[in-house]
Amino acid sequence: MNVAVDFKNVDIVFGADTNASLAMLDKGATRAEILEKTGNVLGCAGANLTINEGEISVLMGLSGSGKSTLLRAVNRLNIVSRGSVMVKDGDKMVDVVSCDEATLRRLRQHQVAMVFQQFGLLPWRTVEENVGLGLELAGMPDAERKAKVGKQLDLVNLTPWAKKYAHELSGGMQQRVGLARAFATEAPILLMDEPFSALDPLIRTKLQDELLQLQKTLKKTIIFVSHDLEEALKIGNTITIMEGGRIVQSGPPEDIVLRPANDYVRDFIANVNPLSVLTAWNVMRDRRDLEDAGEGWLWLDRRKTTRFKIDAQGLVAAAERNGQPAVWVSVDEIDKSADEASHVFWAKPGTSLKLVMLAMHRSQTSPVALFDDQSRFVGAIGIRDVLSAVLRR
Ligand SMILES: Nc1ncnc2c1ncn2[C@@H]1O[C@H](COP(=O)(O)OP(=O)(O)OP(=O)(O)O)[C@@H](O)[C@H]1O
Repeated sequence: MNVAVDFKNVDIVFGADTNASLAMLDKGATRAEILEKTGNVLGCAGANLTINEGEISVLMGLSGSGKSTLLRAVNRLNIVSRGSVMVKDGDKMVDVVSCDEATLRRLRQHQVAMVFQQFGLLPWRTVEENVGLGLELAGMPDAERKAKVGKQLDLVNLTPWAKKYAHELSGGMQQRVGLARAFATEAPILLMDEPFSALDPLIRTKLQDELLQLQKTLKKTIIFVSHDLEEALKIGNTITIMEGGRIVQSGPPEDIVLRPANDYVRDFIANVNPLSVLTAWNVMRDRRDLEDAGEGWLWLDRRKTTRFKIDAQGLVAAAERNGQPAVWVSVDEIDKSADEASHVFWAKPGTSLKLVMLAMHRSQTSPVALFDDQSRFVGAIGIRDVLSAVLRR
């Protein structure tokens, strides 16, 4: 995987004479102490974060935790006091903190585009002129630009509005223009600072879906600031949680939900429904951890109701439930199958936990077996595994 942005030991202090503040920081002073002593605000401290190409990386945290501060360091809208921010520029990495002005200008024009919370549309320009702004600034010829803008407007269903001015559009539409503008630029890296937070929940959900849809084809690297965990879980491949200017946890959404690093993160996830995040893979027991039932058989559950005989290729040769031969049925067939005590449901590891639970419900709490793409048995989920995940114990 290629790295698109790499924050290395980034400290950002706002104010004059940052050296004194940095010296205090090194001695372990808190943000409040630095503010009191020097009048400077510690924006972020000791930030290390690697963002891979093509991923949506969400920065999360309470107000003032430093999310925007870190984001704005990527195109040097914020000056980094110490550390480096490496940004992919063609086939090399450039340190935005120390690069010269010409390089910075080129990066801003061609590598890194920004979408603000306040749409940032120019009122004297039409929708299509707004979408084409970045391309115009980058010097793209007229015909090429018009074609590109047309395509982007189509993608966000705004073609009929192309000739309208910003004030003639609703807030949600304006933000869609903002999205189209950012996606229209050639820039492979997008910075999005709470782009949807001013919108009402329904439109917000729609735009999140639209973003995910656009991302499927365009595969940009997106750094997205949000203070809404539901939003972060929905769109993020990685979530980074910040507290008081520091990164406290970074990882895939299910990691954050299953293994919160501290009470601050735990508070964030307290109201998240784990069923909307977790997959079978997150809660299963690996086949190597299942109890041996002798002669090539493995128990799928601790209660020993269900067992599989696995052949040398890892395929299931026979299945038994409550001492009787059983048939294994895909969870995709769940609606077609009657409640049958002799059924054992199977699923792929990426199946949602919700569907796994439905299968358990249908089969009178029998375990669910997991198979990989080559039909090999990879593990099983018993009722206790589900309860542990849902109760986070
Ligand atoms: N240009 C600036 N000058 C001085 N202080 C700043 C500046 N920008 C941010 N700060 C301070 O840095 C700290 C972190 O702010 P930041 O905007 O990064 O937080 P945030 O997590 O994005 O919060 P929010 O969700 O409210 O936008 C805050 O205490 C803020 O007041």
